Amino acid sequence: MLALQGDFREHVAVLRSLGADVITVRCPEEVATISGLVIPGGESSVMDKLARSFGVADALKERIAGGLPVYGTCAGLIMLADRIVDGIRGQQSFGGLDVAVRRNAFGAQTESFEADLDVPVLGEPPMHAVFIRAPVVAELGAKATALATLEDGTVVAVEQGDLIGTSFHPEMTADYRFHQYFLDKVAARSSSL
Ligand SMILES: NC(=O)CC[C@H](N)C(=O)O
Repeated sequence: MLALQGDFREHVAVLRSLGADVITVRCPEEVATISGLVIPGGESSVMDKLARSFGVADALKERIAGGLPVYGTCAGLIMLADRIVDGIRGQQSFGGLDVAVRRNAFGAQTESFEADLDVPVLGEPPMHAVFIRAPVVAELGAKATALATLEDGTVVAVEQGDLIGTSFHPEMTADYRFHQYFLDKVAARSSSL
């Protein structure tokens, strides 16, 4: 669990409730020991600055490029995107997902909303999704696949191999199917190594 900033405590609780062995990651030595990573929601520009100053950004870029399974929610999706539209000056991401994301795509905090999403890989029922100053996938590159869209077609969940990103916050509802989907990827990859 990347624990530089944001709502990482909530994710840790969810992952532990699903039986995962979780550590918090703040330094390169910890990055070396993990078999999967969740990047929480928060503020991506701050997470980026902290990741670079704590020296974990390069270590994470290398692990992600090497196939580490990662699940990013909200600001975490921004950190996983290869391209950021409307980032603050000089804002960087770890990259990995062949997408461009637009930050704060729905406007200010007051424009936060909830929606029920069909997510075919998770089956029924639809996922109740909470969007808080959420980003969206503005461009889906050829290597990435959409997992869920809003009614107007806006992509809000995406997958590329063992990388998953969602614009919304499943750790804030009682529906942990995305976390389980991620843990299944971690288990499958660990057993294939
Ligand atoms: N809830 C969130 O993670 C919001 C993301 C935030 N707006 C950002 O740009 O990083």
